[in-house]
Amino acid sequence: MLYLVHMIVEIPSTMPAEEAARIKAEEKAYSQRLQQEGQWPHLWRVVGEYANYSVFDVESNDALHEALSQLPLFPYMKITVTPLAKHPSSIR
Ligand SMILES: O=C(O)C[C@H]1C=CC(=O)O1
Repeated sequence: MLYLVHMIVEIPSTMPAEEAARIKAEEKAYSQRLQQEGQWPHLWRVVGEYANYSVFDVESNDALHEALSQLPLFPYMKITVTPLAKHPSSIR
């Protein structure tokens, strides 16, 4: 199943820079693992924002929740999920 996911990152300004850098490095490694596994086929930055639009390809709502809730930045994100269905006019 495909899902469009909008993530907005809001790291508290009170978080020490070293902790923020550590969490971002963990996030990068985790996201690249899911990309390599094919669960996260698209990751796009929103221009001018600390936010992204992503497409996840996972087997169920539960699998998506599992993947998202393990993001190291999850406690500092606002996430919106849109399930995607095949468009009848799509040629792919
Ligand atoms: O930077 C972001 O948009 C948040 C998050 C998503 C992947 C990653 O490495 O960080």
